[in-house]
Amino acid sequence: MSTAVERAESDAASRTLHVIAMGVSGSGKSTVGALLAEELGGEFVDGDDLHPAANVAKMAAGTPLDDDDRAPWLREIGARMAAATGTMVIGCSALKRSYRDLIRSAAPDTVFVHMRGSRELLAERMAARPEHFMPLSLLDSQLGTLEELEPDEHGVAFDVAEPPAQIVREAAEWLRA
Ligand SMILES: Nc1ncnc2c1ncn2[C@@H]1O[C@H](COP(=O)(O)OP(=O)(O)OP(=O)(O)O)[C@@H](O)[C@H]1O
Ligand SMILES: O=C(O)[C@H](O)[C@@H](O)[C@H](O)[C@H](O)CO
Repeated sequence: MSTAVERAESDAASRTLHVIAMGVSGSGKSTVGALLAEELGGEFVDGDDLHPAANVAKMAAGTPLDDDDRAPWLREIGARMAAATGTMVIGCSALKRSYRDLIRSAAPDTVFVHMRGSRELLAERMAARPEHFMPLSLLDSQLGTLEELEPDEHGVAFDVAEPPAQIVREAAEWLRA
């Protein structure tokens, strides 16, 4: 027979979580998001795979997306999150407060795990993957558009200078607390 403490720990471990791995290009949304989903026993969806082809083409051509470009994509991400029956981690830049509000309007219990890093480190990581559709020239627009999590938002931020395994461990601990 398990103790009350063991039961509480097991409940927390098995709780269904709805998480957005957020951040600018190259911040580790895919890397950390996938590992976090695995750690939490959930599913990972890469938001880049949900962008309309026109959005990817626009970014690949070196033009930043605007609010109108992102709106249908954010609605799709909110719908995916709302439809998730188990733990779900979605990698999504979610750069502005209004974008996060849009996702929360569909899935109110969504928690945001923000990967933050210096311009230098992010540029270095983007430059090391030349096959990626996102050009390094869009990093400044990504950073210029980014609005940090506000105190009333449910979320937590990590420094991308830390190794992925450490971010995942700390994020999972925070999410389960
Ligand atoms: N914490 C980390 N420490 C070291 N390297 C990392 C870390 N996070 C990510 N990386 C590396 O940085 C690069 C960018 O990571 P990743 O593709 O996960 O970012 P992303 O935010 O999903 O990018 P994008 O949205 O532009 O596709 C990858 O080569 C990845 O291996
Ligand atoms: O909102 C945006 O501008 C986009 O989602 C970008 O952040 C990219 O898709 C991604 O980071 C790929 O590099």
